[in-house]
Amino acid sequence: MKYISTRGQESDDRLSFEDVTLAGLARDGGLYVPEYWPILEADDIANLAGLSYAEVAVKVLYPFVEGSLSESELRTVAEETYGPQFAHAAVAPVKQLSHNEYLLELFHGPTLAFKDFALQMLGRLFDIFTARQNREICILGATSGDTGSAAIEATRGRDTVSIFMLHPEGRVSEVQRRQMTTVIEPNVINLAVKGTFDDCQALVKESFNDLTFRDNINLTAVNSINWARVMAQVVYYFTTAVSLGAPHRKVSFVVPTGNFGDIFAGFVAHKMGLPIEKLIIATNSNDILAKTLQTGRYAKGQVKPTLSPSMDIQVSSNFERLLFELTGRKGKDVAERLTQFSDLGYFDLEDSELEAFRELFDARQITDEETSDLMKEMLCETGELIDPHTAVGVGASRVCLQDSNAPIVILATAHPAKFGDAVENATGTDPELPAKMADLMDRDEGYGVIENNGPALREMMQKFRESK
Ligand SMILES: Cc1ncc(COP(=O)(O)O)c(C=O)c1O
Ligand SMILES: N[C@@H](CCOP(=O)(O)O)C(=O)O
Repeated sequence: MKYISTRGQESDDRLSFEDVTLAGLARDGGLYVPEYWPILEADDIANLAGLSYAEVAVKVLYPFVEGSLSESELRTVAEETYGPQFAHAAVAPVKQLSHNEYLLELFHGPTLAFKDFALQMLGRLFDIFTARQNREICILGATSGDTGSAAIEATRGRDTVSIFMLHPEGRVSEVQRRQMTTVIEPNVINLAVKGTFDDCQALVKESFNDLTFRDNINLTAVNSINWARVMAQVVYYFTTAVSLGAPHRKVSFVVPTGNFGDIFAGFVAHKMGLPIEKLIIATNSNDILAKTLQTGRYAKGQVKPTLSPSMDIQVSSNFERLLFELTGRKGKDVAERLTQFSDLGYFDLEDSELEAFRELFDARQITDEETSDLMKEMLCETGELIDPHTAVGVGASRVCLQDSNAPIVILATAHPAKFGDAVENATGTDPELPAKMADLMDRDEGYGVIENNGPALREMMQKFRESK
């Protein structure tokens, strides 16, 4: 498989999976996507039934890595990735809530959020590719809380990897912050930025677009701008749909959404042949995506702090990958719209693009008040203690899919204990952290606080690199 940029202007285009995994962001500022979408026929999908999670990962992911990993190398990676560090034997268990409503529990990994599914794999891929190329890499990541801890957990203590992780100061939960800042390792640098997640993400993109800097330090990405992140998340759409009757029955997924990475993975599953009825974008009041679906205008708003802080995002970076598809894969059109977005703060979808967007997707914004009510209702009605992001999914599901005949799967993206205050305030129940993290609040923390200043950040990273 070869990869191309969504902006279509990459000079050394058609890179391998290994190249794009190490590169992160395309050099023209775009995001990497596969040259074509591999298809799994109905029989191939039916044959996934009864396989282990790791084996489904091999079947679904091999077409994307072919040429960079052999099938047996991928199998080793998948078996190691989805091993005992996932605390549930099914890895991604599906729990029935009512006759056609299900929760897909994606929080049994080491850092208690869905990010572990991809980052546990990405850490292993970095090990293989850096060893093969005898190369050291420097990661720069932005997090609204969950990517950071999952990426740090996957790369801590490595000699060939340094990781700089930016989080918005005071805008992640205490558990999320501590999961990152209590990892005291020479290769891990946590930085709290005076700003929002969007500011952190802009610092990352700006650093990638400084090509000299990027080449000097072998910069790479752990955010979902890195194709490998999105790719790994495709697998659980297959395991879940097959367990509910695919390919003979369509399934709808409701995805709590911020950067549009997780739901784009659902779109990829659909492109690969998985029969999906609807993909529902569930957002908090940072609702750029719900508004785009409603009006056709993708327009930047102010980031508002909410009870679901990991989705406090107004520039949804993977929407660029969908835009590429909606334009009929016209990189020049994508580049023009993204340039307009950075100049004017908005771009418009054409009527035919909006129609295509609405065909598979629907969207709903859920307020904080509704989020709290839903956490309480879910506990009373089903006995499930859910986190605020999952509650946003439940809310969107109830509005968008009221009359659905297809099974509805809500992605439970994080463990409630990551957002203990919000959950306790809503339900009166304080969710417990798993035993391995019981002392998290007593561990020593280490992190710096920095201004939202790209050149200063790059200078700091460069100095760190030279001091190694
Ligand atoms: C708990 C949680 N739910 C949902 C999301 C949204 O996922 P995405 O950014 O892939 O849309 C995130 C972070 O992005 C998250 O951490
Ligand atoms: N919600 C994310 C934000 C970063 O998203 P990513 O999927 O692009 O890494 C987080 O928790 O950090």
